[in-house]
Amino acid sequence: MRADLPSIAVYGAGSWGTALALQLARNEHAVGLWDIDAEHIRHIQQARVNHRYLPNIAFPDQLQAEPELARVAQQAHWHLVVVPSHGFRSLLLQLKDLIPNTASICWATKGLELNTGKLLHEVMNEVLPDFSQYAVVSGPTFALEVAKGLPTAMTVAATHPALAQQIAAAFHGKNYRVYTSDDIVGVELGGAVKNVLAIAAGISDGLGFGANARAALITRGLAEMMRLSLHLQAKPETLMGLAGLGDLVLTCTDDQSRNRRLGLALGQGQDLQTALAAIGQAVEGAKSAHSIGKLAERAGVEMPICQQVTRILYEGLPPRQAVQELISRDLKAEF
Ligand SMILES: NC(=O)C1=CN([C@@H]2O[C@H](COP(=O)(O)OP(=O)(O)OC[C@H]3O[C@@H](n4cnc5c(N)ncnc54)[C@H](OP(=O)(O)O)[C@@H]3O)[C@@H](O)[C@H]2O)C=CC1
Ligand SMILES: O=C(CO)COP(=O)(O)O
Repeated sequence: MRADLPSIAVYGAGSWGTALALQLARNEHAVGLWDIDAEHIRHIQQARVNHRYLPNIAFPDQLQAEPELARVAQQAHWHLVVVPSHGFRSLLLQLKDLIPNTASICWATKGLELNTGKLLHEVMNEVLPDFSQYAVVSGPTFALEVAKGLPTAMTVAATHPALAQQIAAAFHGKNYRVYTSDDIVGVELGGAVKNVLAIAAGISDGLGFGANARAALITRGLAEMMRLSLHLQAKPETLMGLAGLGDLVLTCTDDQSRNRRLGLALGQGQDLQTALAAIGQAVEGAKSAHSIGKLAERAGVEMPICQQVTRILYEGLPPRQAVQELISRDLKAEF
């Protein structure tokens, strides 16, 4: 552990929170890892491994699991939130009384707030209006690969360039490269929309529709992601980067993606609840499809693939019919 490096609190000992905590600790930061489930943290403390989410990956000494939120929060120089989107607001509300408004908060959560459809920086501004230093990290980053130390790149977008650089430096290593950005909206939307599109790609593959259909879904999905994001003032290059296209390709094509696996199960005829239970981890796209649809509706932006995913998930539209409806839409120019 290097005393000259900032200590970091990581909230959420699921697969992604644990993988990011490992990366930071391997870079010799002192890292405190908290989870809503105190029993889970006690198991981690004893085993020095997160058996539930990342079995067989040993914790370095610098990574300490801690069940007391206040202890983790008050010992940290900056804060990394990695809880699922449905727990985001409530965690910030708890942090409000524990850390000063000069603290920096970064999140790695991908999704929108469930009931309001708000982007997470909007939730941040609402809950902690006096905190001006915040950031979001996102990109093509499967937790297990990061935990194994395999080469990975991601983007950090922050309110202040110095904060983006500080966070990038904390993660940076022989195996890990982080690009900085000031486009918080673009990075957030890329991560939220790709989850829904990964469900779509999974459905198509589950139906046995093949490589042509998958490539078409990825490309037209990117067009949907772009349309919504540009309408909300994101930068087009962000969506062509790691947090957009990069993550879209990753999760639409590899079965490590839980969103893709949900789609595969639905395409193969499983019902939603059975498929979610079998995956047993966060499947953000299943929650945010509806919010993204609402956001698109308010913005007057067409997102037909996301719309069909929403109808399959919540309205019982048969997946095969959903794809047929997509293909038989009125002919139009590509751009
Ligand atoms: N896994 C990955 O490869 C990546 C994930 N992400 C994003 O990271 C976020 C977290 O996902 P991930 O770690 O994968 O999910 P997991 O399902 O692996 O873990 C989720 C963790 O959050 C805890 N949790 C559940 N509900 C709440 C709540 N209401 N408040 C606080 N904590 C809660 C869970 O506790 P319990 O076990 O008790 O349910 C669990 O420890 C998601 O937004 C995801 O999209 C981003 C990039 C990569
Ligand atoms: O966001 C991820 C990789 O970048 C993880 O994707 P899933 O949540 O679909 O597993």
